[in-house]
Amino acid sequence: MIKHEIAVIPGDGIGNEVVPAALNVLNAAAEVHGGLSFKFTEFPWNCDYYLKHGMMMPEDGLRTLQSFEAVFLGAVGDPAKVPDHISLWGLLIKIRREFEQVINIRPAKYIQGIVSPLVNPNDFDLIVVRENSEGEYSEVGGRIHKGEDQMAIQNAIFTRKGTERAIRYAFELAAKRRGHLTSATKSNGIFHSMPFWDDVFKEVSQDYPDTRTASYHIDALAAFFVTRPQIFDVIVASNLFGDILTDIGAAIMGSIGIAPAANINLNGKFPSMFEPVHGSAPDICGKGIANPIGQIWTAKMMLDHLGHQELGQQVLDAMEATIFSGIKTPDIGGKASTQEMTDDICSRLKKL
Ligand SMILES: NC(=O)c1ccc[n+]([C@@H]2O[C@H](COP(=O)([O-])OP(=O)(O)OC[C@H]3O[C@@H](n4cnc5c(N)ncnc54)[C@H](O)[C@@H]3O)[C@@H](O)[C@H]2O)c1
Ligand SMILES: O=C(O)C[C@@H](O)C(=O)O
Ligand SMILES: [K+]
Ligand SMILES: [Mn+2]
Repeated sequence: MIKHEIAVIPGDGIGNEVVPAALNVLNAAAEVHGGLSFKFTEFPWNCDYYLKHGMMMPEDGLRTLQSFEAVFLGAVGDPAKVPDHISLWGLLIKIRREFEQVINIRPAKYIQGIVSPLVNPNDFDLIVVRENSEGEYSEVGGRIHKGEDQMAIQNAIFTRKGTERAIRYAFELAAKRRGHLTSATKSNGIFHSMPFWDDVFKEVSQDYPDTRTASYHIDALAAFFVTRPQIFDVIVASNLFGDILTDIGAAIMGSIGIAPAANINLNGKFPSMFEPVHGSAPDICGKGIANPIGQIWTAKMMLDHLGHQELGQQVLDAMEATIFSGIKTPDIGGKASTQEMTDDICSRLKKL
């Protein structure tokens, strides 16, 4: 019997609705497998925790998480209670950073049965590799003075190591897929870091002569995501560019509620973390209508990571069959609840 010990952080808002849904699917998958079980240990770290304790997780929170094989997280943020930069940096980004989860893998593809806002969604299938530990997301800088004199400096950090690591990872991934890699740049407007990014991209590309490459400025690239997503296979992007691109990727699939993500630790020193692209969705929280697909597809990525690719594929198949049958939450044009959609996926999975 293989047993996986997973730390679970539902977090805020709909995290508390879609995480239990995905855990049900993982348990159903374990049942289907027969020789697999999960031990889920839940941690109540979120904005309510912050209001009680003055921090998003306990002092020794990271040490506690470190003993698990993976972290499964819902969403972090409740701006009515805690400013977003405090909650995000106190939990989500803290874990990404401290656990050296330097790569964020975010797939987007056309799914039959979901109406895309594109006139011709025609089978696009892409993966954004988002640099996940530096770039525009840095706490380097500060604020000074008051009133008319006030100012803020926010530094973007691009290290050789971090940039090359993300680009190399993307080349490796492209080689396993359709052999095409696009670089998201902005070397026309961003004077130092983006020409540097381009240099590293060119240099690393020498090691992958069989991979076709393209490089677009992020503004044009964002537009191409909407007008012709079919041209993309793998896209490598800095932290902020990758963040924005993946919301567009979610949007062209038909809903932010279905996009999955994996924060990957490459050196094996810390667990990886699995959490969907979407946030805590305060506007629909508590109504039981949150789309569980983003979290369930994220669970599929965790299964892949734990070495159960075949089972992961079965989860994806069940999920797609449920969508195709019309059992869908309102954000993708249906009338089903989170629970109804989840139950249908579980029962299909068990019948596969
Ligand atoms: N990785 C994360 O944990 C993460 C990601 C994005 C935003 N946030 C946080 O979440 C909070 C809300 O942010 P936001 O409104 O910008 O983004 P959001 O993703 O929470 O919501 C954007 C819109 O998409 C909808 N939506 C999101 N997930 C859905 C789902 N599963 N099913 C159906 N509809 C869904 C929401 O109802 C909302 O209309 C903020 O505190 C923000 O910082 C966290
Ligand atoms: O990384 C972020 O900015 C938080 C959230 O928007 C995300 O995409 O995970
Ligand atoms: K999330
Ligand atoms: Mn985002």
